Amino acid sequence: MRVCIYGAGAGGGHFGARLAQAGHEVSLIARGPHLAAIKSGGLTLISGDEEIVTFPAATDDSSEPGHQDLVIVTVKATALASVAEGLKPLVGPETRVLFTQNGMPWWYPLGIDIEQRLPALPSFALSDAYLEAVRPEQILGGLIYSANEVREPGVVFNNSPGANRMDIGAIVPEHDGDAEPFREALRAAEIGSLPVNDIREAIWKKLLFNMSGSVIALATGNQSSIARRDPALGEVYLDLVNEGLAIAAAYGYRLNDELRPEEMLKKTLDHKPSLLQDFEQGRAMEIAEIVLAPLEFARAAGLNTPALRTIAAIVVRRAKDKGLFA
Ligand SMILES: NC(=O)C1=CN([C@@H]2O[C@H](COP(=O)(O)OP(=O)(O)OC[C@H]3O[C@@H](n4cnc5c(N)ncnc54)[C@H](OP(=O)(O)O)[C@@H]3O)[C@@H](O)[C@H]2O)C=CC1
Ligand SMILES: CC(C)(CO)C(=O)C(=O)O
Repeated sequence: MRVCIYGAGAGGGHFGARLAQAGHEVSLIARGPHLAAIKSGGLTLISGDEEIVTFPAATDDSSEPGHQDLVIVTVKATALASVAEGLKPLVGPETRVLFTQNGMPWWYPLGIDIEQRLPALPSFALSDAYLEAVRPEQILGGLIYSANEVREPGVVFNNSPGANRMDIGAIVPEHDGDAEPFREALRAAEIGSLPVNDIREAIWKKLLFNMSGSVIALATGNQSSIARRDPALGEVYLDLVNEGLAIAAAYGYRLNDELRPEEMLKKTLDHKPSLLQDFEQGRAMEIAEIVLAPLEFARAAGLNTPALRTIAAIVVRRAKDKGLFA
C-alpha cells in the first residue's frame, strides 16, 4: 500500500514508523530539523521496551511522492488551511484521505443531511479549499487513541505502549466499506483500529475525553490524571463530561450507556495531552476545535453548559496571553 503521512510529527510519525515496519511504501511530509534528522538517521519510534528505526522516504515537497492509496493528514488542526493545496498532487481518483485531528473536524457537515442546526464554525469553511483536492466520498475521519510526542528531531516517543488505536470511518456513511482495508493494514501494523458505527458519533466520543481531561490538564498545567488525583478537579471533570454528553445527545448521539463519566475519570492518563504540550512549547493551539466548538454546539442547541463555559474562558485567556490563539 502506498501511504503518505502529511505532517509526520508525533502521531503521524508513530503511524508512519509502524506502517513502514509492516512493509508499506510510506512517504513522510515533514519539515525543518525533524525532516533533516529523518533524512539522515531515519525515523525512530520508542514505545515501551521497543525501539524501531525505519527509513521511509521523507520530503517537504508534496509533489514528490505521487498518487497514494492513502494520505493520512496528521498536521495540527491549526495547520490545515496551509496544507490543502499541497494535498492535490498526492490524490488520484481512488486515493482516500484520512484526517486525524482532535476536536470538531472541518468536514463534519459534509456528505450527510443534518437535521439539527449547526453553529457556523470558522473551520467548516475549510471545505472550500479541501473540496478542490478531494471528493467527500474519498474522505475518512480518524480518532487517535495513542499518546505520542516528538522527543527530539527524528525521534517519536510513545507513552501508551500496547494501547495504540486509530479508529477510522468514511464521512459519507455509504462509503464506509472503503475504510476496511485501511483498518486491516493498521491492525497488521500493531495499531488497533475498530470499525465505527458512525464517524460523527466517534468524533463526539473522543471529543468528550479531550474537552474534559485535556482541558483540565491545560488549565492546571498537569497530566490529565490530575482530575482523578484531586477530588475538586474530579468534580469539574464529571461536570464537563456530563455537559459533553448532553451536547452530543442534542445532536442525535446518546452516548450515556457507553461512556460512564466515573469510569472515564478512573482511566484518565498519566500524560500531558497534546493541547498542553502545545501550550508549554509555544505552538499554535487547537482551542477552537477542542474547547470552543463544543461550546458553540451547546449554544446553538440552547444548552447551558456552565462548567465548559467557565473552563473555556480560563484556557482561552491563557492561550491568548501567550499569543497561541487569536
Ligand atoms: N500527539 C498525539 O499522540 C496525539 C495527537 N492527536 C491529534 O493529532 C493531530 C497531530 O498532533 P501531533 O502529532 O501531536 O502534532 P505534531 O505537531 O507533533 O505533528 C504535526 C507535524 O506536522 C508538521 N507540519 C505542519 N505543517 C506542515 C507543512 N505545511 N509541511 C510539512 N509539515 C508540516 C509539523 O511541523 P512543525 O513542528 O514544524 O510545525 C509537525 O511535525 C492533532 O490534531 C492532535 O490533536 C490526537 C491524539 C494523540
Ligand atoms: C489524551 C490523548 C493522548 C488521547 O489519545 C490525546 O488525545 C492528546 O494527547 O491530545
